[in-house]
Amino acid sequence: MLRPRHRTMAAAGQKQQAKDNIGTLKRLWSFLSPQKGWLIAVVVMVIVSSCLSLLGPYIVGRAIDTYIVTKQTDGFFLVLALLLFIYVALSASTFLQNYWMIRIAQKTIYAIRKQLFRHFHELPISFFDKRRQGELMSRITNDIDNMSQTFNSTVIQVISSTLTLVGAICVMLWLSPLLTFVTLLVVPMMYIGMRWITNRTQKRFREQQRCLGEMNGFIEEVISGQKVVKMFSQERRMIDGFLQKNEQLKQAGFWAQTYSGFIPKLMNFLNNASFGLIAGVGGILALKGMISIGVIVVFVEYARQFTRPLNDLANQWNTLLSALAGAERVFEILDMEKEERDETGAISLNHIQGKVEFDHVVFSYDKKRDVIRDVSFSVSPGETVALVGPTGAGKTTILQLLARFYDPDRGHIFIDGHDSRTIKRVSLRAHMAFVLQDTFLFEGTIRDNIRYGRLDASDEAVEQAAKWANAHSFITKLPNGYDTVLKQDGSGISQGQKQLLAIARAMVANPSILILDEATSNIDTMTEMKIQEALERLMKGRTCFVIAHRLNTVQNADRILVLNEGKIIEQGTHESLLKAKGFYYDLYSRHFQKEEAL
Ligand SMILES: Nc1ncnc2c1ncn2[C@@H]1O[C@H](COP(=O)(O)OP(=O)(O)OP(=O)(O)O)[C@@H](O)[C@H]1O
Repeated sequence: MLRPRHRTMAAAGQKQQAKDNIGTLKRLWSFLSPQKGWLIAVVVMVIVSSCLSLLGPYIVGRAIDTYIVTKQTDGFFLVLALLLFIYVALSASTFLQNYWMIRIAQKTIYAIRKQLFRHFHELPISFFDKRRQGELMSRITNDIDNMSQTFNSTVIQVISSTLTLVGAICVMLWLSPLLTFVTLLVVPMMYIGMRWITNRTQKRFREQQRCLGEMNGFIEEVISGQKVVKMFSQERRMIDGFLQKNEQLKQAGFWAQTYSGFIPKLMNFLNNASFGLIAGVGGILALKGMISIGVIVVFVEYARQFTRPLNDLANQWNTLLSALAGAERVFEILDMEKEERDETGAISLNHIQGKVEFDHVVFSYDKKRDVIRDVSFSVSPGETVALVGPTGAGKTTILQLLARFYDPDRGHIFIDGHDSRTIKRVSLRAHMAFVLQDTFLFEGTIRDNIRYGRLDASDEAVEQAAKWANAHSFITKLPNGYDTVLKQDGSGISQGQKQLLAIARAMVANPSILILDEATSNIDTMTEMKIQEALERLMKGRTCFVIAHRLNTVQNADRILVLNEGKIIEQGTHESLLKAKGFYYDLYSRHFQKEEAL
């Protein structure tokens, strides 16, 4: 009873797959269609070359009957010249079709890559929370590469093979229907064999792409976290993890290649079988005077021309399937919903005072468990608010909501009295600057990294900001000063220096609202003092939200919001909260007093 049901499900799966493939092809066409003109030129060239490749053997056959069998030489050299012309023209048309197709392919891939990269920037932060960087990288590199190669060669081969196939059958039928029938005897075997193989290969190719993506993700993670791996002596575990992924990829690759490797073998066997049949049956027919020797030669040539396109089609089919799997993965990302658009009529604010209000805000990342629960508070322009609370209390989440990386599920956030949903995100973020624990520096000069805060800042403004941020003196000591090129993520400079650059970057941005996540890493006292001083300068006159780790910051804050399990449980100044002897008092006794004692 199980079998038929199983088969029905498999058939349904295949139908769905075919539908998906057609959908993917339609999507691909939307990228290819701007090059319609060139595509038509390619198709014309393919038709020309297919006709020429059919004409060649036909003329050879006729020449054998007319000149070789009858031992006539009149006009023989003319035919040879004609053959030479045909084969030269064939080469020229093949060259042109390839050249044009590569042009089309590169332009198309360029457009897809561009759209994918742009789309990455329009995706919500939650999208990146759930995915590995390397896996995403794999889509923009491997999958697109795969598509590119397919466009370069496969498309032409598929069209030309199909045309040659149809053309060869037509001419063969015209010359001898009986011998055509004999030649075509192998086709059903080809069809059954191919179907059996492709049914298996497609699944394996998709699996191979998936494993490759996963392995890239893992490698990316291990390379970027190399220091942590070494610090915790996790090399063995990482290698084991890698071996497991490598093994999966090997398995997937092995089966994908093995099944697709069957195709040429099968074709070879059927080629030889067809050759034997034509020679045998053709010979008998020739002996009976039903066909000429030339016709047998034409059939042998065509059978080769005919099984070769079938062979090509089969091979290219595999490449096409693998590229379709890649395209599917690329389109999957393109179909991901973008960050919600700004509301219609959303406003841009040229200047803001920096008043911030949270009004009964509720938020959850997974829409199941609320991590911010009914949070309300109001902050006046220029006020400094310290957020304290145990780990996982929701401090970072509050700041992410403020920057609209996420929107509240319920409740509202007001900036200068405007609901933040009614303000364009770009405009809102333009009035904010972030100095986070992990300062991300891009590959480029120090000057460019500081200027990241405001791209139109002059060199003088950049240097002034660096001076205020206490970064100028260390920058000028570097071999190339402000033009020193930082390696990716600033691996050439110290943690403290990175933080000073982050402060300079925020200074250049000159925001009304400042978001600070104080670094907890141990930095020498001298640099620490420099950072403190720079931060004080930076914070002056701005509304500041600080996830505070230093006692000093907490004490100096105008107000402290004490968070626990997503709720504000206490708020006030350091002194008032100590007096209340509540949660903050306990937290202070456990955490900050140790710092005071030092
Ligand atoms: N991207 C995310 N997806 C799902 N849950 C998340 C995500 N980020 C944080 N959380 C969860 O939300 C809760 C609040 O996290 P949040 O990072 O805001 O805490 P925090 O107070 O800043 O903690 P810490 O002091 O450790 O940085 C935690 O339970 C955390 O597990």
